Amino acid sequence: MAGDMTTKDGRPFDRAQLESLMKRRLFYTPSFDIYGGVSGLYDYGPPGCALTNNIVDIWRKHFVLKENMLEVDCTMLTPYEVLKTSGHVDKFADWMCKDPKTGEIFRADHLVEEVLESRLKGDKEARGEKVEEKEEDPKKKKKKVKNIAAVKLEDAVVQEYEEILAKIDNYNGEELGLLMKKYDIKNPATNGELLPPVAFNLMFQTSIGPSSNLPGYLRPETAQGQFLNFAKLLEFNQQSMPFASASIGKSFRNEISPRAGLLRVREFLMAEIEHFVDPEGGKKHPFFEEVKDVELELLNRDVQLAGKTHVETTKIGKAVKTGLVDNETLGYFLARIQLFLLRIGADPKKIRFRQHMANEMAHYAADCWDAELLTSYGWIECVGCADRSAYDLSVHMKKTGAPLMVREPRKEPLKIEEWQVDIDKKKFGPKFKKDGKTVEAAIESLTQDLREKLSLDLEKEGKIVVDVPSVGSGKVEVPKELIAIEKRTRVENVREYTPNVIEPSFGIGRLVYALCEHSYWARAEDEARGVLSFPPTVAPTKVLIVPLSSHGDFKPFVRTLSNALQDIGISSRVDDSGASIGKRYARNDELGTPLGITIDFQSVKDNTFTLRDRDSTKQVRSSLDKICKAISSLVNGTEQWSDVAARLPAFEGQDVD
Ligand SMILES: Nc1ncnc2c1ncn2[C@@H]1O[C@H](COP(=O)(O)OP(=O)(O)OP(=O)(O)O)[C@@H](O)[C@H]1O
Repeated sequence: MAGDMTTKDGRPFDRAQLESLMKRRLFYTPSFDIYGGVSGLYDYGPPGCALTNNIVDIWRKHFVLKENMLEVDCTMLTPYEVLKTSGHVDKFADWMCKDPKTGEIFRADHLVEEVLESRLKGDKEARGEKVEEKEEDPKKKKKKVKNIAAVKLEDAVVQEYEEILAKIDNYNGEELGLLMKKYDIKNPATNGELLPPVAFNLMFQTSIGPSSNLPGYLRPETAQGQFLNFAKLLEFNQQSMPFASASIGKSFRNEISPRAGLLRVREFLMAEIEHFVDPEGGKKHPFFEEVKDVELELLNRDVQLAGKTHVETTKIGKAVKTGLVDNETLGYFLARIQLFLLRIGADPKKIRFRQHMANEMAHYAADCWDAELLTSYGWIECVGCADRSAYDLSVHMKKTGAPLMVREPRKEPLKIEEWQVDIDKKKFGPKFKKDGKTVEAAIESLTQDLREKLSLDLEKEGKIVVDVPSVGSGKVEVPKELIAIEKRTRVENVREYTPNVIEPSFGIGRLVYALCEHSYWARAEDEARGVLSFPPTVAPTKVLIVPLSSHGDFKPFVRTLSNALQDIGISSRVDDSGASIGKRYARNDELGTPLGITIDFQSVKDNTFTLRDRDSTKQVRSSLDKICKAISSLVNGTEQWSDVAARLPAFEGQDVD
C-alpha cells in the first residue's frame, strides 16, 4: 500500500525527505529533546502552529458556523466517577503483551500486523516481486530483522495473512493470543516467547487536590464534557432539537507504543462534534438534501470481513437509502467530513471511509465509519464518525439523576389506556412502617401485565401479594383497604426522550501530518527542493516579501507592502537576507508559502510589484492595490491562480528561480 504513494505530480513519495524538512523547518520537534525526549510527545514550531490554527479555523467555519453549533471548552481533568460511568475506566483499553525476559511491551494487534506484513514482504521478495521499504525508523528495522527474511509462503498462507490483515481491528485479546500462537509470533528482535495479551487502560491517572482523595484522569476525548452539559445547552438552545455542540481541545492517551511521528502520540488536539438527534423518525437531518449527491469511497464491513479491501464510489444519498450507512444524520456528516478534507487540501484519491466491524466498534457505538487518509504509513484514521446512540446521556442520567433528556410538547396529545395503581398513603405508612417506601416502589414498578392480573386478585381475594425481596420473607400482602388497581385513560401532552448522538471526531495532528504528505512534492529540476503545496487558506504564511537586494531604496516599499497586507489580515514574512531570490523562494516553498512579492528597481520607478505563484513559479506584475486584491481573493479561496493570471499582465522579465 505504502509503495503506491506518489506525489501530486505522479512521482514516488519520499517520506524521509518530508520528515527531515518538517523537523528542519520546525513544523514539529520531539518534546524535551535536549533531555532525550519522551516517546509520543511533540512540540509544534511556528509553521506547525500556524498550519494547525488555520485547519482549526476552517473547521470552525465549515462546521460550527455553518450549523450554529454550540461551542464549549471543558476541563481536561476529569473525576474518576465520570469516566467510570461512561465506561472508559473499564473498557478504554488496548491489548498488550510482554516479553518476560526483556521486559519489552508490544501492542498485540500492531505486532501481529507488523509481523504478518513483513512475512508477506519476505514472500514477495522470494518470488522476485518489487517491494517498497515502509519504515525508516532504525529502531523498528532492528526489531523486524528476524521477520523480513525472503521466505516464500504457501499460497493458502498468503491468503490467510491477507484476510487477517484486512480485519486486524476486529480481534479481541483472546483472539489475538490465538493468532500469535497459531502463526508463531514472538518478539521480533529476540525471537523470545511473549505472554498472552492483557488489556491496558489508555488513560493517564492522577489525583485532584492535595489530599489525593479525588482520583481523576486526563480526558481521553472531549466528548464527556459536552454530554455533561447537555441539559444546559438544550436550555441555551431554547429547548430546540436537533442541535450540536462542538469542542476543540487536547486529549491524552497513554498509547502502548507511540509510532509514526504525529500519527500516534500521547497528547493530541481533537475537534469533536456531538450532534443530538431524536431517535424516532429515522434520525433525519434537515440539510441532508444539500449533500445527497456527494460521492464517497466506501469500504463496508462485509467486504472487510471477507478479507478484502476494495472500495465502492457511492453517492451518500444512495448509501443511506440502501441502509449501508445507517441514517441520514450519520450520512450527512460523512459527506460534510469529505468536503472539509477537500477544503483543507487532502488529495481526493487518498480519502476513503471505512466502516467499523462489530468487535472494533467502541463499547457505546451503534454504527461507525472512519475517514481514512492514505499516507506512506498506510491508510490512517484521521476522523472517526460514530453513532453513539443514547448511551452516554443515559448512563450519566442514571448515575446522577440529572435530566439529560428532551421534553417536547406533543402535536397531538397521546391517549394511553393503562392499569393505574392508587395507594392510600395515610394507611400505608402505619401498616408497613420503615418498609413503606420499599413496598410502594415495588408496586409502582409492576408491569402492565402484572397490574392486570393483580387487579383480578384484588377483586376475588380482597388482597394482593407482591414480591419485595428485601422485606421479610420476600412476599408482602397488601389488603384492598390500602390499594386500588383500575384501567384508565391517561393523556400525555409532553413527550420525553433521550436523544441519540452522532459524533464526528477529528484528530488535528493526524490531519496536519497527512496533509503534509498529500501536499509534498519536489521540483523536477532539483529533487532536493521540496515544495508543500498547501491551499492558500491553509498555508502557514500566505505571502513572502522579497526585496531584490538590501538596497536602501527598497526598504520603504517593504514597509508599505507589510502594512497593506496586515491591513487586510494576511500573514506575510519578509526575507531580505543576502541569498539569491531563487534560494529565498525555495526556502519558502518548503514552508508552503503560496505567494511571493518581489520588489525590484521597476517598483521604485512606477510602484508596481511582481506576484509569484508557488506551484507554477509563474509571475504577474501590477500595482499594490491590484496585487493586494488578488492576494485577498486567492487566500479566501474565491479565485485560483489561473484567474489572477488571466486578469493581470504576466511578468517574464526576470527568472527568479
Ligand atoms: N494516539 C493518537 N494520536 C493522534 N491522534 C489520535 C490518537 N488517537 C486518536 N486520535 C485521533 O482522534 C480521532 C478520534 O479518536 P478515536 O477514539 O475514534 O480513535 P481510535 O479509534 O482510538 O484511533 P486508533 O484506532 O488509531 O487508535 C481519531 O480519528 C484520530 O484522528
